[in-house]
Amino acid sequence: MSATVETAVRSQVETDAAIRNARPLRLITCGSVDDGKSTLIGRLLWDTKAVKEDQAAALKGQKSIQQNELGLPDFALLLDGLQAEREQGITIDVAYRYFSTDKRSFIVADTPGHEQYTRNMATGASTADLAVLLVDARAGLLEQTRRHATIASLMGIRQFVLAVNKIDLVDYDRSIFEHISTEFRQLALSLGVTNVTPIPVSALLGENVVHSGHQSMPWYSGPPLIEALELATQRTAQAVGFRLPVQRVSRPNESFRGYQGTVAGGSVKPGDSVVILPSGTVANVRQIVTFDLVRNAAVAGDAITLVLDRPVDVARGDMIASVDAAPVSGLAFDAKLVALSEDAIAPGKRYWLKSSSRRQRVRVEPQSVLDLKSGQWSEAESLPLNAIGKVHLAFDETAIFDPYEANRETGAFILIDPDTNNTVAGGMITAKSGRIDGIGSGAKDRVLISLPADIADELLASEAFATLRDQIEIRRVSAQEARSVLDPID
Ligand SMILES: Nc1nc2c(ncn2[C@@H]2O[C@H](COP(=O)(O)OP(=O)(O)OP(=O)(O)O)[C@@H](O)[C@H]2O)c(=O)[nH]1
Repeated sequence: MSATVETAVRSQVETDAAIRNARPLRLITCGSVDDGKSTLIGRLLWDTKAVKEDQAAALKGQKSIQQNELGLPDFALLLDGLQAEREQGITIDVAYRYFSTDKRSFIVADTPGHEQYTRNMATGASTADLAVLLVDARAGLLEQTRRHATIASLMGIRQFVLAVNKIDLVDYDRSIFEHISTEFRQLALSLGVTNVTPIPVSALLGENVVHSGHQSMPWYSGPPLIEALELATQRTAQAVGFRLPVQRVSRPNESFRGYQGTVAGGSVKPGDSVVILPSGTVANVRQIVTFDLVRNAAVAGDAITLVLDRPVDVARGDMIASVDAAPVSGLAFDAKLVALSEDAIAPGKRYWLKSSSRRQRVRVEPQSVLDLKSGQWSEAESLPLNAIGKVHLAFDETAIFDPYEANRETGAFILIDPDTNNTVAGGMITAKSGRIDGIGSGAKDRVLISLPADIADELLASEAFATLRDQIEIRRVSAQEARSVLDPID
């Protein structure tokens, strides 16, 4: 072997090994009832040999299990057979299944297709790298396809595979496949997704799932589903600064004080300067401790205790962040959300908003709702179950976020109804609101203005202000926070 060929082979082997060792690709499958989702997942597990031999033998041996024309078990029933595993756990809304090829491993979130399960779909989509959207070739795109594609895109998924299933039932008609693909590409484009791979599939017959469907569809030159998945990219590491939502302040003795939490973005090392929000106090990192050792650095996903170089006031729910790439704090934000409650999200109603380790009061004002048929936003005052809407969030106390596009942990939230304790919406922050800060002021109809403490005191002492006291409430903030209030992120 020549040196060049040898180098090329070695680099290929290394690349393959790197892919195998990389974190699994996470995907979500969505489709309407009966599009064939269970059959497709069953087929993927079967043909990649993810089904354990004993389960396979049991299924093959069961007379009662319907077999398809290939003499294999009904793949949808195969999934039902695996259902027992799911039921052993506590309530799992989303079942995760694992399979792999020699190139890559995968985790598929299996979520129910009914409209009332939109919430599960949103949960599965929030961690997925890619969405496989199923349509029945006979029916084409349905409203549910639009809903799922929209939620997947809102959850930050930027790669879609369109599986045009049951292609055998339309005589492998190329023009039907192409018509649906074109329509779907337009839908995806309107959602900002350009990476779309349409594949004609027969999940039942196993064509273009793991094995090629070339014999029935010589006109299709693209990859089968599994190859498209092997080639897919993962969501890249987020390019924002260090984020540590503080879950606990640890004080085992007088001489030690550490702040515990799971890093929600970026990285940190001893010596880094950090800011504590909402107070705006700045400090340096002295030490990073994990459960067993002192570390030189920590990255997103690590559970750590952070020790700072000076005594500072930090409480549960605060955020410790990079000084030079801090998140945004403020009293008003814009967001998109998916309404998950039978009770509509009503204007002015107060909810608990939970994000990272913070839980705070918020007033929600719906602005517009997405019409899933036309893809247009129209004005709306409330958001009924399953609606996707744009809202304005007004807080009583400073809230701290990143835009969801920049950080999926510190940019996502859920809303909890204080009366019922139900989760009523899942949402993502799009921007800090350009509106006047303080719509969320506890006192209705008063405007709340955040000012650096020295200016606030001066103003409060002035005679001129006395006449405005009923209309304006002044809130003292640090200089840093006052700056960010004046600095919208969009
Ligand atoms: N001919 C043909 N039938 C299919 C194909 N894929 C699925 N089916 C059939 O379509 C029916 C519905 O398939 P399922 O896999 O149960 O559909 P699903 O989308 O998972 O439905 P739910 O589990 O109810 O959400 C079953 O009778 C399958 O055998 C296909 O590619 N070709």
